[in-house]
Amino acid sequence: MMSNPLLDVQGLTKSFGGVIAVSDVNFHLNPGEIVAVIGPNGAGKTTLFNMITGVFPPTSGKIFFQKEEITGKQPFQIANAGITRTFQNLQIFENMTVIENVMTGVHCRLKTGFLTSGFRLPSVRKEEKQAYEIAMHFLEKVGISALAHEDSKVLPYGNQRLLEIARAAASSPKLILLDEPMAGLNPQESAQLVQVIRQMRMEGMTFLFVEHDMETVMGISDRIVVIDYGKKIAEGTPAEIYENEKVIAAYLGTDDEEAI
Ligand SMILES: Nc1ncnc2c1ncn2[C@@H]1O[C@H](COP(=O)(O)OP(=O)(O)OP(=O)(O)O)[C@@H](O)[C@H]1O
Repeated sequence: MMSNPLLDVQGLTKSFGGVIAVSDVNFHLNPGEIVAVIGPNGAGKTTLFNMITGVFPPTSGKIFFQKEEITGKQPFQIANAGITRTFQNLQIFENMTVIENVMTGVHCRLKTGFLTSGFRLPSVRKEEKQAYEIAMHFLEKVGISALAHEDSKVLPYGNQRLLEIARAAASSPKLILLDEPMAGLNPQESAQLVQVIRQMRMEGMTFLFVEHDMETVMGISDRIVVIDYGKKIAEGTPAEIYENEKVIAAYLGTDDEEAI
């Protein structure tokens, strides 16, 4: 292991009553890496994400982010520490325009709170302008700045996904977790999203993502962590995982249509 991982997950376990959804999982992320978590349906991938982002605490195990323990912290504390995520089901604010959605992400990192912003002080107006510019910058990055003033609910699905990623990136995180980012996208939209992720990584972002689309996983990941029945069964480069017998058996052993 590198001496200073960005994220370090140690012995992570979660049981729901009798079901052990995640069992003694260890892995780490180095700064600037793109790492995929794969596994058959129900393997425990979303549960892993939920523990890392504080949706619920692990039953046992520890999570360190930039050497600081974040195990069991609340979602807002984890977001403040620099981890943000997108969801399997899009979670955009439909009653807002595209740029307003991204500005909510920017506000997470600017100083002014909602209370002070109610007074419309000059400093607040300045900050609003700054937030607008930052939001526009991220919309440009994902390629949908021309739609900035559209109602977000009228955007095609693929653009809504790009919007969600722009909003996540606008909060200036150090790590973005993407839960099935390619789900529902056509090949052209997937290719655009892959480009966006690569570009953001070149600018220093780190990504952990869950994905069923193996072409994307193999094409974009530096490393892959494979989970089956809650346990990590393999970890390695795409080439190593592609040939790993345990992985092949895990996928062939299911009736998952999306198997490799
Ligand atoms: N809140 C919960 N209460 C009870 N059981 C749960 C809960 N969340 C997940 N599980 C169970 O934990 C196991 C792992 O589920 P999880 O959603 O993490 O899998 P997954 O790998 O993300 O699956 P998919 O690829 O289908 O999204 C499953 O057996 C699931 O039924």
